[in-house]
Amino acid sequence: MSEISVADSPSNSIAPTGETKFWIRVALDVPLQALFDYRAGGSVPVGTRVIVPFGRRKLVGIVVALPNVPALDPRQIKDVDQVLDDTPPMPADWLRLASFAARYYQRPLGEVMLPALPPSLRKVTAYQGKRSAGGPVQRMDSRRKKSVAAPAHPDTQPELNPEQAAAAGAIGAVQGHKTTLLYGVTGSGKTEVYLHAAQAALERGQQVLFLVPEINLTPQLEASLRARLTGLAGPDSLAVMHSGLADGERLQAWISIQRGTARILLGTRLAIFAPMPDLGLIIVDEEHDTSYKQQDGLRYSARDLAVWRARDRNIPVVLGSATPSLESWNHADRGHYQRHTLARRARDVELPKVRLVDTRRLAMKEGFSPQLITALGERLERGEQSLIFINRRGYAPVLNCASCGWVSNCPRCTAYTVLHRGGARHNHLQCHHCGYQARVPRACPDCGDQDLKPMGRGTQRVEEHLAELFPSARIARIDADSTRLKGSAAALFAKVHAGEVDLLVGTQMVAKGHDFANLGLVGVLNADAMLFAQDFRAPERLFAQLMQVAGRAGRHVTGGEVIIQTDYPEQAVYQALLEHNYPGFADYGLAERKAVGLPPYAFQALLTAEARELSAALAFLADARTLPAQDPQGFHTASAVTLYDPVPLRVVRVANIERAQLLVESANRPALQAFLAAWSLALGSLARDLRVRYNLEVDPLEI
Ligand SMILES: Nc1ncnc2c1ncn2[C@@H]1O[C@H](COP(=O)(O)OP(=O)(O)OP(=O)(O)O)[C@@H](O)[C@H]1O
Ligand SMILES: [Zn+2]
Repeated sequence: MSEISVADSPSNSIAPTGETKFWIRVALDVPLQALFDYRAGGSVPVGTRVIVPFGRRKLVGIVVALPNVPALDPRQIKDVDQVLDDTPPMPADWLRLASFAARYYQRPLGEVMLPALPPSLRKVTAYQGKRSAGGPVQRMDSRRKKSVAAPAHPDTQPELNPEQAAAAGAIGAVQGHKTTLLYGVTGSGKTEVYLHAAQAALERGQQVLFLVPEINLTPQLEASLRARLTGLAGPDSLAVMHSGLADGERLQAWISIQRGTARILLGTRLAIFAPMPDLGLIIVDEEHDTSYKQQDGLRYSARDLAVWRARDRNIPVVLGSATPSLESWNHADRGHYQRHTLARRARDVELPKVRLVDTRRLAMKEGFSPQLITALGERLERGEQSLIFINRRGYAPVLNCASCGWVSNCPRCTAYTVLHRGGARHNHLQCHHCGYQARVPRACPDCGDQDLKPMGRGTQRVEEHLAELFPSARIARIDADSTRLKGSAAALFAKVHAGEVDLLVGTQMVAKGHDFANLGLVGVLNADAMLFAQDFRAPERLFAQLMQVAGRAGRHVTGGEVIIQTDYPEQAVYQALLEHNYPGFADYGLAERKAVGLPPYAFQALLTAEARELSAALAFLADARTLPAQDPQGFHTASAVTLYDPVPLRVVRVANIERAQLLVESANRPALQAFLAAWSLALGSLARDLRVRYNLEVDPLEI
C-alpha cells in the first residue's frame, strides 16, 4: 500500500463570491458512489458536519466540497437542516486520509467518513429531539468532572542497551517521513524503544498515535504509557480508543484528541481515523497482527493506513514486531523502510530452548506426550509457571457416534458444532461460525446409541486433564469464553502476574505481548492443524503465532523452554523455530512467493458473493468476470489483471447463506486499482439484478 503515492488534495474549492447562494457537497453514509449537494444559509467550511434531509430521513453528513455550481438544477436542491459546529471542522489531513481509504478500498466516501466518527457525532437524534440539550459534545462538557487522574506513579526506566539506543536514536533522527521496521526478538524491549520515541515526540510538542492489535490484552502497556508519559504531558494527556468503549467514553477520547488536550492516543485499528492536529509520530506494535485488518464494512488495514498517513503528514512511523509481515520485511529488504534489529533479549537472559516432540510413535495421554508431562511436573516443583497453548476453545471440536459415525453438524453451516462444558448453560453444542446452540443429545439422533464421544480437544478439555494430572496445581484458562465479561481478561492476567496461577491454558489471546516474569515453560498442542491449511499465508501465520507464544517463556530468568508436539517435525516452519530464525524463515517464504508470483510480489483483491443458493452466488461471480470484456475502454487495464475462476468458500454455508469468491490479481498495483474502480461501479447493479450480496476486499489476508 505504501507504494501508492497519489495524495488526494482536499477538495476545498473556493466559496462562491458575490452571491447569496452557498452550495455545499456532502458525503453521507449511504451505499451509493455519490456525493450530495445542498444549500446552506451561509458559508460552511469544508470538513463541517451537517444534518441534511435525505429522502424521508435526516442524516448527518460531512461537507467535502463547496461547488460553485451545484450538480443538479438549483430548484431541486434542498436546504441544510442544521450545521453542527460543536466540534471544529474535520481537518484537511483527515479528509485526505478518508478519501484515500475510500478510493483504495473501493467504498463510497460517506461510508468511510461517517463510520469513522464516534456514534454520537453521526446520529441525528443526538442533536435533535427533546433530550439533545445542545448536542453530545455540550452534554459531555457540562457533565464532565475534572478528572482526578491518579498521580503518575513513576515507573522505573531502565537504561537502554546499545541496540535499543541505536534504534531509538535513529527514529528520533528522522526528519520528515520515514518508515522504521523495528525487528526485535521476543523480549528484546521494543516497548522501551517506543516509549523513548514517544517521549521525544511529546517533548517536541507533538501528538503520538500508538496502535496495538487488541487493548484488553495489553493492560501493562497502558500502565507504562500512563506512568511514563503522562508525567511529561499532564494527567489527561493519554486517551484510549477501542471498540469496547461506551459511546460517551469514545466521544470523550475523540474530542480530547481533536482538541489537543490529549497528546497520546493508545488505540486499536479504529484509532487510525482519529483527528490529531499535532500528530508527529505513529507507532504500530505487533505490526504483523491480522487484527489490524477490519473484516467487514470498510475492509481497511490500519497498519497500511498508518504508513500512508505518516507519509501524507511527512512524519515518522514505526512498525514493530518479532515476526514482521512478509510485506514489511520485503519493504525493508528493498530499502523502502529502515530496519533496526534488536537481536537479543533486553534482560540478561537467553531465548528459550525449543524442543520438537515427534508424536508419531508416542503413547499420548489426552493429547499430552510423556515429555511434556514430565517437563510440566519439573516446573511445578520449581515453583515456575507453565503455559499450554492450544488454539481451539471449547471442550471438543465435535461430538461423534462411535457406532454409526454421526457427527454434530451445525444445521445452518457447513461446520461442526463444538462441545462446550459447564458454565451457566451446562453442556451444550455451539457453532463457532453462526452462534447456533443446542443441547447435547442423550443418544445418537441417527441410531440411538448412547455412546457419544467428544473427538479431539479444546482448551476446556485440556484444563480438565491438567487438573487430573496435577491435582494441587492452580490452573487458569484464558480464551474468548473465559473472558467474555468486561474486565475479566485483565483480572485473569493480573492473577497470572501476581503468581496465583501455576498452569495457564489459553488460545492466541495469551500469546500476544505479555511480559510474564515467572513463566518457564510453554507447551504447544495441536499446532499441526494449521500446517496444511489452503491459505498461502498459513505457514507465515503459524510461524508468527508459535514464535510469539514461545517468546512468553523465560523472559526474566534464563532457562525457558518450549515444547512443540508435532507429527511433522521436519517441516520448515518447525525447523526455523528451533533456531528462532525469523530472518531465515522470511527469506525462504519470500523466495517461494516470488517464484509463484504471490504477494508481496503481486497484489490481490477478493470478490465474495453471498446468496441463499450457491448457484446464485457463483452466477453473480461468473457475470462479474465477464464485465471487462463488455467494456474494453472502461477496463483499459484488464489485460494486466488476472481473474481466477469463481469458487465456493471452504466453509461454504454460514447461517444458511452460501458463499463463493473470485480472486483478482495483478503484478501492477495501479493497474489493479484502475480495474477495481471500474469494476466496483458495475458490480452494484449486477448484484441488485441477481439479488446477491457481495463485498470487494482489497489486499485480503485470507483467501
Ligand atoms: N534496557 C533494558 N534493561 C533492562 N530490562 C529491560 C530493558 N528494556 C526492556 N527491559 C525489560 O525486558 C522485558 C521485555 O521487554 P518488552 O516486553 O518490551 O519486550 P518486547 O520486545 O515487546 O517483546 P515481545 O515482542 O515478546 O512482546 C520487560 O520486562 C522489560 O521491562
Ligand atoms: Zn452455524
